[in-house]
Amino acid sequence: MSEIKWIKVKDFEDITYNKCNGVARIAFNRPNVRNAFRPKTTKELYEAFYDAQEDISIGVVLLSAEGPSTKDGIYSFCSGGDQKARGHQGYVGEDGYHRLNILEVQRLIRFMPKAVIAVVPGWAVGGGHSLHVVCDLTLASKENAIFKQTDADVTSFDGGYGSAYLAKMVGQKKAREIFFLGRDYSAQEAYDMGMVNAVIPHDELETTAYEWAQEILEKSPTSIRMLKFAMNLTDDGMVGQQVFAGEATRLAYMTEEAKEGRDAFLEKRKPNFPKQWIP
Ligand SMILES: CC(C)(COP(=O)(O)OP(=O)(O)OC[C@H]1O[C@@H](n2cnc3c(N)ncnc32)[C@H](O)[C@@H]1OP(=O)(O)O)[C@@H](O)C(=O)NCCC(=O)NCCSC(=O)c1cc(O)c2ccccc2c1O
Repeated sequence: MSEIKWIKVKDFEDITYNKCNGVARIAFNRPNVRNAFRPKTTKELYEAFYDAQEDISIGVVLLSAEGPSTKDGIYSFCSGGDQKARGHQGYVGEDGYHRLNILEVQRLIRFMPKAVIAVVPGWAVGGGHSLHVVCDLTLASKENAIFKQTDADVTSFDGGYGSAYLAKMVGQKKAREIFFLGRDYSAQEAYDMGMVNAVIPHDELETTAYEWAQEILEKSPTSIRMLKFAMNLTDDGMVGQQVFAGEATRLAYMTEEAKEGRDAFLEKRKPNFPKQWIP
């Protein structure tokens, strides 16, 4: 395996953002509040994910977290929305507007044509739990990962991927247990339920995530994007169909037929499509 030499992309306040050999690593960096996200965090996450999506040298994105907390040494992935940034009408940004935009981050993860791996070193709670659910794969620290849904403790409810898609993953009864009771689940329990791909010794978590990314990078980029969108399609309704069809259109544009259609229009003549009605 190639050596990991992360190169910093940009200085952010609430996250870190690095790249190395086709892999982007975006990590929460508020470990003393269990990596809770505030509007600034979601804005930075969106910018980093968008950059990773647009960078053609990047094939896999790791969503991870810095840590542990300097206060008590505890690791976390993300504890969801920062309750201190929550005003009477919702989460308040530095500009005074109520916004959180975490759902836009979720959609970017879901619709980007690259694999996104959640790397969970500790607590994955509330909106942080939902983020791991929406990622394509999840790797969890054997010793420190704890999965927990606290939405119903703080009058929040992720009614999209965080709950309904989770139910597709672990089954309706388990998903309702996770949300209605808000219990703690270990990495092994999460694995047994089907919402974690592998339980990894804590010290090996980051290198294992990088190795998984390198394995994916050996595959056909077109296959990965089409497979991701095919698997998304049935749960994403018309938008899923739109995203998948957009990729089919991209492939169709590469054919001789498409070239003839374009040229005929530009040359103001009837198109003479190759008469091959392939079975
Ligand atoms: C995560 C915990 C279970 C960890 O418990 P532990 O006992 O280990 O740690 P402490 O509780 O002592 O926390 C240490 C330190 O961190 C601060 N902190 C932790 N989480 C948050 C947080 N979410 N916001 C703000 N601050 C946090 C805590 O106050 C301590 O600070 P000190 O100054 O005292 O040292 C436990 O911390 C916990 O339960 N945390 C809260 C989890 C939570 O309720 N999250 C919000 C759920 S709602 C949500 O995330 C959400 C947001 C959205 O924007 C949505 C949008 C659309 C749909 C759904 C959304 C959604 O669900």
